[in-house]
Amino acid sequence: MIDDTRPRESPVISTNGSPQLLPIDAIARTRAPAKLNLFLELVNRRDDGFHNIDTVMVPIDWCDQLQVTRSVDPGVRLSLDWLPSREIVAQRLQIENDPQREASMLSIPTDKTNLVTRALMRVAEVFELETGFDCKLLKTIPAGAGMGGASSDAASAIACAAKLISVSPRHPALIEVAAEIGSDVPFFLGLGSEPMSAIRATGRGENLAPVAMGGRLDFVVIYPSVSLSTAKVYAASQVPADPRNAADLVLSLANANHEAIEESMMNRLSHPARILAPQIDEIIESVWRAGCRTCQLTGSGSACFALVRSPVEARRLAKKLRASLRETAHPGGGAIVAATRTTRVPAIVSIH
Ligand SMILES: C[C@@](CO)(OP(=O)(O)O)[C@H](O)COP(=O)(O)OP(=O)(O)OC[C@H]1O[C@@H](n2ccc(N)nc2=O)[C@H](O)[C@@H]1O
Ligand SMILES: Nc1ncnc2c1ncn2[C@@H]1O[C@H](COP(=O)(O)OP(=O)(O)O)[C@@H](O)[C@H]1O
Repeated sequence: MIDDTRPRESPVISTNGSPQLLPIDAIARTRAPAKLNLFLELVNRRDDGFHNIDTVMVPIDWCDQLQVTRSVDPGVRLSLDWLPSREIVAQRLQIENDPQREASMLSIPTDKTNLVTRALMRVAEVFELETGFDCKLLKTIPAGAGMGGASSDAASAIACAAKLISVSPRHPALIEVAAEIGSDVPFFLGLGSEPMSAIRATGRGENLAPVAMGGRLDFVVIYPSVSLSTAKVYAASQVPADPRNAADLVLSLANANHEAIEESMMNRLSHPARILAPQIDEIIESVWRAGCRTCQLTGSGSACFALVRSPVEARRLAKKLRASLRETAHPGGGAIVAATRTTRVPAIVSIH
């Protein structure tokens, strides 16, 4: 139950008590980062059909772009496109000649099933807004990749709305909306004023704890042309008799000890995901052949990532992998390969 002290729209009382309603047509812009799960363990299956998990996630600088404008018209309207273009993304995945696969992988809903729309409708409801929002979403984060694209977009929408109605993004009602929209949405809202570059999440994913980082990490992320259903991967997973603990990884991150990080990374969803999408094994093998020892699934997949030592090594490995994957790719077996680095949550929201 949302407490009844929450501000109403007119006037919206900001956290410091003075009304600071931003004008209609005010625009909030942000870049919604993707995430990688460096550690994901299944603790137990809950009665509500979810799993309690223990996961350590890092945001990476592979971002969707979101713009939210205050509108005098109630409701939420969303337009969406892919960057650099839907055609180019389809060509990179080699699905441009397969309308069915192209639609299933690139057709993202713009109705209330889009998490941006859902999140903003809930914010308008909770704060009893009489106006609405017009949104533009430019996608680069693949869907069904285990990279948190939809969840990050939802958190970014909440952060933009908070700025537009002059409410703290840490307002309890907004944190509650985030947890309701998806298990990973709270992660992208961060922990508070101090931006974080790694967070440990337990429960469904809504209980967050800070993780100290001894420095930025560099990765090569590979998204094969297959998207996986999170529900199907979890349904095919097995809770281990003796779940592992993320403590070793947390310590190695604080010390920036790469060998120890590599030793303590794991993802319990990797096995079921690789059975559902054998392409993942081809990706992991290509990374090994390219001389990189660590390659791990993120979240429920299908994207994998290799941990490397520097941005230079990331760019070099990405180039090598693009070439080798192009050679071995069977028709429709394209992949998107990117050199990325850790970034921070919450993402910065600018007002125009
Ligand atoms: C796997 C993770 C890891 O970070 O992210 P992605 O791979 O999706 O990015 C998350 O746990 C994704 O959590 P969330 O975003 O809530 O998953 P949803 O798509 O809403 O849930 C789809 C289904 O997955 C199962 N599910 C989800 C979360 C969880 N902690 N336990 C579960 O068993 C449930 O059957 C749920 O109905
Ligand atoms: N803003 C959004 N971006 C991408 N997909 C979305 C969005 N909102 C809803 N979806 C739906 O969610 C599905 C999963 O998207 P994904 O980015 O894998 O989410 P997450 O990793 O956050 O669970 C997509 O296939 C799409 O149908």
